Amino acid sequence: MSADTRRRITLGVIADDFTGATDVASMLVRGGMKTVQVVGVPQGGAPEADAVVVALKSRTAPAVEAVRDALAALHWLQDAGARQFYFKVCSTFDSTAKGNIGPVTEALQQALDSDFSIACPAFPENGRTVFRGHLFVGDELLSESSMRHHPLTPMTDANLVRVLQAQSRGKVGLVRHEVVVRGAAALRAAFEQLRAAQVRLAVVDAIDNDHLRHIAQACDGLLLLTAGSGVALGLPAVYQAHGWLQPDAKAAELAEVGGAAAVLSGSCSAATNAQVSHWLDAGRPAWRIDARDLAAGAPAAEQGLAWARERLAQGPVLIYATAQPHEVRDIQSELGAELAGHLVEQCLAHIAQGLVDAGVRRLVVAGGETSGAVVQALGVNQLRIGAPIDPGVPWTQAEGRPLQLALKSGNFGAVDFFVKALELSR
Ligand SMILES: Nc1ncnc2c1ncn2[C@@H]1O[C@H](COP(=O)(O)OP(=O)(O)OP(=O)(O)O)[C@@H](O)[C@H]1O
Ligand SMILES: O=C(O)[C@@H](O)C(=O)CO
Repeated sequence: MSADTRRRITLGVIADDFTGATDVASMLVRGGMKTVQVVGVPQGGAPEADAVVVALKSRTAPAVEAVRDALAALHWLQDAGARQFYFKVCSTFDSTAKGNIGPVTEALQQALDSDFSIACPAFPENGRTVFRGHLFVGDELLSESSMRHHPLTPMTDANLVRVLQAQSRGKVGLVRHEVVVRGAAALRAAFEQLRAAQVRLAVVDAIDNDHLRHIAQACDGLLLLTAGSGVALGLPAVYQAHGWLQPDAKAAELAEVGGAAAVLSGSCSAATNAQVSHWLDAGRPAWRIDARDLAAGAPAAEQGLAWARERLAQGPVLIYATAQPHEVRDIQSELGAELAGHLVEQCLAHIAQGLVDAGVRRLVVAGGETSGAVVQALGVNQLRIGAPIDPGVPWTQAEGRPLQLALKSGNFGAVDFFVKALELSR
């Protein structure tokens, strides 16, 4: 079909990691938007979809690289005809000390000639709420949650206005809870006041789904939103009201793939640690990868693969590098955080290739960076989004291949997530 006659996409999303991309895609599919996730900026034209999510691996990248990649994604999404753009960041606002959320948002604003955007990572269904500019994870401030121990992006300040201001050249403001509860019109008035006060980027409070819907409505007319997946909850209704979207009840249907199944875990989050323990406690087959062995040059990937090949016919296996925060700290102080992370990611990515060669067709991957490495190694460049397993984590189908992937954000999923995911896959 020629570019002229092809239906334009409505929403273009740039996600700063792979699991974050599936998370926001899942939210859009839930609202009836046909959504395709592409891995990196595609070479060709846009797929037939209401929304396209470009998954980058830029969360921990230096700002200059993250900006370059985000702008490339933006230009591709503009060519696909997107009417609105969404920079998907983590619901825990994960960012390195130097931070690239501010620089990327400002670069996108500049490219879109947009003088005002919001920043709202809230995802209440997963316990992420923003109140008076402070991010809570469950009952804890971000800075007191397990996120303070994150191996790559330790978050030690819950005040998002302060965090974002430190990364931004323009002025960062706040739209407080008492405005948000009054709805979209009050929010729009607050945006105008902030804009008049030269604020370029406003953190917006949100503690429940109604707030997210108000925010999505208030952002109708803004070209760019910077947010977790939560705000996407309210977007399909806005697009439907414009006549840009006809919700599709079958948006989440995936074909059956069968085959063997496995779980790969490179996340060291509290949630993933609990999920790995749950698997081990049930006596299910599991193989541990040790970053020190990798650094010493041991053939850990081959050993893990040989172990898995013998067991796959009997049922799903888990291969994991997941470790408790104190173990990760020790390894990082010996090897350096970057090298340790890289070695583990490469090892798990290599194992993923071997597992697929050995007949695995349903693969659960825990961790955003880990998922990025695995998806790249598997040469997957497009994913269709299926039904959610737990909030924010859907099964996905690699385009044109009999392979399904569930890419789990480190902190997402109930304690029995791995088992549940495998039970739900076909
Ligand atoms: N035992 C370990 N020691 C040191 N680093 C590890 C170990 N296990 C995993 N890692 C590294 O920790 C990082 C975990 O990041 P990843 O993004 O995969 O998980 P996450 O941060 O929990 O997930 P998300 O980004 O979705 O929140 C990866 O780079 C991984 O290679
Ligand atoms: O928003 C989240 O928490 C997740 O989608 C994510 O980005 C984890 O990598």
